[in-house]
Amino acid sequence: MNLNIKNETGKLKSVVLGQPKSNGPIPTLAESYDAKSYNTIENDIYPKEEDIVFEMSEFEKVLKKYDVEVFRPKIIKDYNQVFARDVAFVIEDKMIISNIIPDRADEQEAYRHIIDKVSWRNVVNLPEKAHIEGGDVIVWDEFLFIGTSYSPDYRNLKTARTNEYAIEILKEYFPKKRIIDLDLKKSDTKPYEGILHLDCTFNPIGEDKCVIYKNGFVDEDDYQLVLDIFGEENCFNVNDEEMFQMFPNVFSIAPDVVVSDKAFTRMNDHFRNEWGITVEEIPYREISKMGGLLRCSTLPLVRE
Ligand SMILES: NC(=[NH2+])NCCC[C@H](N)C(=O)O
Repeated sequence: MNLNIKNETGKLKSVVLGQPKSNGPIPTLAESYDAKSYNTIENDIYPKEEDIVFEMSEFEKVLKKYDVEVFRPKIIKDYNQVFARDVAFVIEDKMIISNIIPDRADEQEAYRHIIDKVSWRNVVNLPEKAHIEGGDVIVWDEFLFIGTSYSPDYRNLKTARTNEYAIEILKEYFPKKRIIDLDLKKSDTKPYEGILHLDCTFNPIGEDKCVIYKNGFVDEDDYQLVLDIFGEENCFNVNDEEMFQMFPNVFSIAPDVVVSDKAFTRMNDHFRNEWGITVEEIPYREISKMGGLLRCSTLPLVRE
């Protein structure tokens, strides 16, 4: 397979969609590794397997409708495999194998049959101390946006998944890209006070637009930089509650087609009426309770 990912919105040809089956028992608070799941467990509203199976099958239907080739990871018994995004990621023709949080490390083996389709020359393994997950990596033509945490508490935070060392290595692999590192607020237990991955606070849409949540960034300058790159009029700002609902984490199938949650009325209307985008609405409320949404559920392999 010839990988090709130059941006977030080019016409999608092939993708990996995560796997909702055999999701395992409800995690304990101590077992949770993101603030949204922590909150869901605490409030006794962790999703049921049948509901997340239904939501992902709705997502798959939309992908098939647009003739996208869909790969799935093999099922690991009692293991959460919904969020394909973080396990590996594609930049241009390279597949970078993430050094994911240890709690999720077993997920990678389930992708072996997919990774094996890529020539070994294009598969990049990183040194052990370079931490990175695909949710923190946003490819946007000459730009590579990377979410990270420069918090002195990095080592103790389960929600800090990408470090400076990994960013330095990506600079060497992609010397022509303008790498923009963005310091994200972190909290392992309070979903309104931290951002798990960059794609929970910022996501490009269409040819030149984006969705963004200002308070996700430690430095207002980082937010301002993104605004300068896209142009203020091209940025759809979401509020605290909308960030919590995961508005930024929608998924583009083409520059003019976005898959979104049907609950995101204010944003979906804006996409349609102001930006002329077709919005494929699906139910995804239950999956949102586990700390990710539509972008997180996918790992794009080829875009036109
Ligand atoms: N790209 C993303 N935002 N992925 C969301 C992953 C959520 C998952 N519960 C985790 O903590 O790893």
